[in-house]
Amino acid sequence: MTTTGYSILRNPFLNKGTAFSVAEREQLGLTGTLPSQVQTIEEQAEQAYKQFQAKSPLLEKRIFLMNLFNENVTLFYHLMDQHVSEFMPIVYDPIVAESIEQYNEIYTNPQNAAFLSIDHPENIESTLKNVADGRDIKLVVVTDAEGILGMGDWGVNGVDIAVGKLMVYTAAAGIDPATVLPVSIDAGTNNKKLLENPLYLGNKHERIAGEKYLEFIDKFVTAEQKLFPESLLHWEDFGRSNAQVILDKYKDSIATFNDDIQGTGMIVLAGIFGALHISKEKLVDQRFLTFGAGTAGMGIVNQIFSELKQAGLSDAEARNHFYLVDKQGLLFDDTEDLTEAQKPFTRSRKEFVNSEQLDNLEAVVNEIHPTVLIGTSTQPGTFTEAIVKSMAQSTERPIIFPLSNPTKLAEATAENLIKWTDGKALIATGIPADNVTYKGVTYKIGQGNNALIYPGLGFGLVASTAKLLTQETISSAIHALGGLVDADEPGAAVLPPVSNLTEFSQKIAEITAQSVVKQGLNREKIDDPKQAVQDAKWAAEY
Ligand SMILES: NC(=O)c1ccc[n+]([C@@H]2O[C@H](COP(=O)([O-])OP(=O)(O)OC[C@H]3O[C@@H](n4cnc5c(N)ncnc54)[C@H](O)[C@@H]3O)[C@@H](O)[C@H]2O)c1
Ligand SMILES: O=C(O)C[C@H](O)C(=O)O
Ligand SMILES: [Mn+2]
Repeated sequence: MTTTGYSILRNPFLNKGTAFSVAEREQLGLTGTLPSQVQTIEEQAEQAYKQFQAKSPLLEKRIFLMNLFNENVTLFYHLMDQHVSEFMPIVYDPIVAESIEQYNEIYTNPQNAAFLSIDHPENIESTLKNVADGRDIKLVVVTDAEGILGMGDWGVNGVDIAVGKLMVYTAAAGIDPATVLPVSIDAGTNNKKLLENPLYLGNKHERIAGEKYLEFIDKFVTAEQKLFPESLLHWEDFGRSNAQVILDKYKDSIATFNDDIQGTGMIVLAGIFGALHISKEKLVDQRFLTFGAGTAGMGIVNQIFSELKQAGLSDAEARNHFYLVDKQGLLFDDTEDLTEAQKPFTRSRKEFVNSEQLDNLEAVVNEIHPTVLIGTSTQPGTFTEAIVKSMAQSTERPIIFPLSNPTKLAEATAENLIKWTDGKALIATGIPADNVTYKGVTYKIGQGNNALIYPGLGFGLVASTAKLLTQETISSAIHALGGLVDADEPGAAVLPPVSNLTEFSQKIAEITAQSVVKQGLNREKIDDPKQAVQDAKWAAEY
């Protein structure tokens, strides 16, 4: 890394722009390369925020922020720190979805990401080295973009989700942005619109699957671990057929997790705990209906299942609490095309006199009277008034989480859920939702998005130099977050607000690090895990 003259101004990790002092300018060969006034970071942030405010629509605001990030990482995070609730939906979900859809049209910069092509496995290692550029990488977010949010296959465009997830890591938990690496695995795409787009920047062929794909993944993991042996590997938005397979292959040998499976399972269980805190009910008394039993849906089911077993239930007793509804309707043991993850949680037709009729959500809700309804189906508007009212008739405080992202795919809006249940529903939504005022009460809506938990979890693992992520650690992080709601306030949210993101991410990181050290899973010697988290924390100051 050259660190003088224009090369320092062009290095976003080192650049301070007009904040370089006169002495620094002399020392670094920058004299005369900048206007003469030396600014503080506060002055720079104020100026940048005014420019940000002048932009519209939100996608333009996002482009402005990305440009700022590409020029001066410290200033970007300093500003984000001041406006975290306002920036989250722009840097991350839902506006990240728009930038992914328009990636080729608005492309200006590779965003420090590594682009790995399935056609060139021989370049994996050199690519990772080129992009790391001598930096000590501690965290990698990788996507192959086969299942971007609920929008399907977006090929190389999906790299923006890896970039966005990493921005949330730093803003929420304080991981040093110079130690992170977004990775796009370009395995081709089955998105016809992209293949026909002359501007498409990725590999212009169909997605490669099967052996060749899994071999490529394996080569990537090997190279990643060789080059960055102390790093955490975070998988994001892989397709339903690969996500669990990949996780199962690596989870017992390296520090890794899948955000859609585990992060989502964690945030949903924390949200359920928050809801039960309010309703004063118990987890073991709930009946769970998961609508959309894919990557996220089954991650959620498995997380709750594990918690029920911890509460003393046998496997069979715990399984009996779940009902999965997917495209085929209620999933039975004789349903066709079941995934491996679904199989242990199917029902028997013998339980019902009308099993043939249970091929749609409404019929299933009317039959089984769920107390918890989770939406990870990608099907907008499917939690209809009739379904929600039916649920509210048989349950005093129905827990209803429409989690599909982005905004246009949500199963219901918070406002409708409050209205249809006369304020009784305990709600979390995938994207941020405004407060709902109904009959004089202002209901705050928790954001049931894995972004509320993965930054603390991941940072805690990095700070404690964890070798592995265990169920024990996952469970302690969930309880840390689930206990943070103020249950007695009327209209209380089931999860803490995003405005407190940095505060509770810190707490989750500490609990995670403590759990790692307690299990002896730290690589380096750590006497005080809380202090280790504190020491690893990066601050957006020059
Ligand atoms: N809020 C969060 O933190 C969070 C986290 C992860 C995923 N999600 C959202 O959940 C959704 C699913 O993501 P995923 O990764 O599990 O995708 P996925 O493709 O693995 O799963 C989607 C499932 O929905 C099923 N489905 C499709 N159409 C259906 C229909 N008409 N009726 C019932 N089921 C149907 C599919 O068969 C599949 O099993 C996405 O919209 C995603 O954005 C939200
Ligand atoms: O990216 C998000 O907003 C959450 C989640 O990981 C998703 O895939 O929807
Ligand atoms: Mn995701």
